[in-house]
Amino acid sequence: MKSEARDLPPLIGAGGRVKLPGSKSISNRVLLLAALAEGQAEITGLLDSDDTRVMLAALQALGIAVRREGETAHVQGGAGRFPAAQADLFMGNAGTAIRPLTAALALLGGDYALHGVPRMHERPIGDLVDALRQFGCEIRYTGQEGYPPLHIGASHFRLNGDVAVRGDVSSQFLTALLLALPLKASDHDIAIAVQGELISKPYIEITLNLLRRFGVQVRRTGWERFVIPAGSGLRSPGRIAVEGDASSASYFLAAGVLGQWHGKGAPVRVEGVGRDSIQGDVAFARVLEDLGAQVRWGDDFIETDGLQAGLTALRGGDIDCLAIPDAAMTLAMTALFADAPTTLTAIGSWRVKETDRIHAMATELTKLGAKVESGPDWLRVHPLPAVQWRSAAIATYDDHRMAMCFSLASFGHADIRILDPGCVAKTYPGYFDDFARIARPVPVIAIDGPTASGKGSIATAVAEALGFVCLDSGVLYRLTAWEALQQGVPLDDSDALTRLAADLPVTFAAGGIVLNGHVFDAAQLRTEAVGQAASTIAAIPSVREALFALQRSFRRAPGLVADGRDMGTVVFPDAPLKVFLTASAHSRAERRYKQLISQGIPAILADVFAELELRDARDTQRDVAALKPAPDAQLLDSTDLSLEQTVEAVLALWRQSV
Ligand SMILES: O=C(O)C1=C[C@@H](OP(=O)(O)O)[C@@H](O)[C@H](O)C1
Ligand SMILES: C=C(OP(=O)(O)O)C(=O)O
Repeated sequence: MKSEARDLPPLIGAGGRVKLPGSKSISNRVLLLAALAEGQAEITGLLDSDDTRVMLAALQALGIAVRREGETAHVQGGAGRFPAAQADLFMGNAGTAIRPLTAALALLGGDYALHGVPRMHERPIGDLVDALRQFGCEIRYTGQEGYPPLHIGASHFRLNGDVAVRGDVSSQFLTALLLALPLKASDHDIAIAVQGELISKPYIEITLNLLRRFGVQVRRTGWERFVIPAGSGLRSPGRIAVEGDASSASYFLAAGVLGQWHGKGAPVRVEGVGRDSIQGDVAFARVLEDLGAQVRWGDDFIETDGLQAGLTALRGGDIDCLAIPDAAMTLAMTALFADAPTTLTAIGSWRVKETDRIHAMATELTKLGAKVESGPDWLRVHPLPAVQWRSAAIATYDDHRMAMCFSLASFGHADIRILDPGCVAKTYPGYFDDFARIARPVPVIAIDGPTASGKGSIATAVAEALGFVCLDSGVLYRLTAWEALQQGVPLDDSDALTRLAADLPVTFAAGGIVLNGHVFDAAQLRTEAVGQAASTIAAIPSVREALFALQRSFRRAPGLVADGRDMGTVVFPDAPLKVFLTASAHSRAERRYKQLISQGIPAILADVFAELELRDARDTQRDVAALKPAPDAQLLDSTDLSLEQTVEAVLALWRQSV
């Protein structure tokens, strides 16, 4: 099921610390090794996400005793066998679960079915199956040849010289063999010959490193030949700690650089990986450094802090990504902010991951307005100038990294909606909460209040004092009404009115309102007819909905003051300051009366008062967007305050809130 879309506020900076969740690659390897080993293991810092859950559930289904308490798991190793000879195993979309488990189950033999989500059934596994068949393993494709689902039968293990495995589609095939073959190496060396150029080599280093901790010393000749020595057996090291996830770190490290774009950045530090990490994706931080980022390395942290002295943008250029296939996706995002095109090469494996990532990246970056070129195994992203950014709803293709990468687009100059953000659960269920903690959104001061409370003049004066953009949201309703009257759209045709509101060709320039490309005389909006029509259409939920995006598009650096009736409650619920401006009905009637008279419009105070009370009742009692203060709004009663005093009071609240 798809999760509800997430609108990201535009950002003026980033800063803070993130404790990274455990590494997916280490978590799943350690779980399997501990399950196959002799002895008990206590694993700390384990990742809790879809990918590790499918691994844990599979091990339990295979009869392994695993007890999990938060980030710690206790595993009672099966000493080279799985108690359950038969199982039906759901592997989700976890490459690090299905590939190594296939190897272990096939070498041990039994009656096992392995399957996953539909995309898993499109991700190749043929090279691994071909290698395992050389050992006499019985593996059958129960769907499409070369892909899961699989059925594993008896093992007729035999050794006949080096076993060959292809290394140029996924390194996980070699990892799978390396993790599982110690089960069969008690009497003889087992040698694996890699065919084709091995990709994603640092993941093999993770595998070899963890095997060492479980007592297996693999010998290798370059990246072509690996030997598991006779007498190898897996023994639990007892306690084993999982590092933070270096691929997950890449989004925050990029944020620590991009956050400086609007001058409001502070360092962003990720905790859980550092200079001694065993994960190849920490090289992402070195690539950022080469591109001009300021990076600091600690034993257990990495920190980025904008650009190196003298630079005004990241550099572009060609980047070979063979060693960092996952973090490379993050470079496609930082490339939007570079000073020259960035070409990512050696990323052919992107085509067979959670989605065709080259296609997905190119498609979604293009939605933002970027120029992107791509080939079978490369992607070129051109810098995106501020004025060319387009707001977009980003599709995520059930790919956690697409969702996490595009959160960085909120450093751009557009409104970003992430569709199905829940797909981050594959490796980082809490991602958007952590991202929100380091993100510094463009600030909004929301000023809501009843009619004639003076919110318009106060918002304008506050915006001027702070140098912020100002949005009078009421004008948008009146403009929609004015257009409807001009075009003769009936006021009860909510579909037509909604379309009109959604496509309202309006911009606000320094000189005032620009409608259909022409400066608009705001006096035309103050007529009785427009006022009545605006009140009618403002009660139509779909019209209000259609104007949301337009209202939100005013949120631009360095900040926004928005006045209206639902600014704090509906349109900008995350505004750091919400003011609900009131004044007694008498004083508001008096102000409105004086305003009318000064504009030469004849008026009677008693009538103005009566009309205002009626309007208050309508506004507070209506079903749609009833006027009410947000629970976290500051109430400001301006009955006894002058305009200047009220403005000063709002500014004082603002100073307290930042
Ligand atoms: O072994 C691993 O833990 C992984 C290897 C890489 O896959 P490929 O070898 O298929 O590139 C990487 O993309 C994946 O996220 C995790
Ligand atoms: C390719 C990835 O996952 P998997 O482990 O399923 O291959 C990834 O996490 O980017």
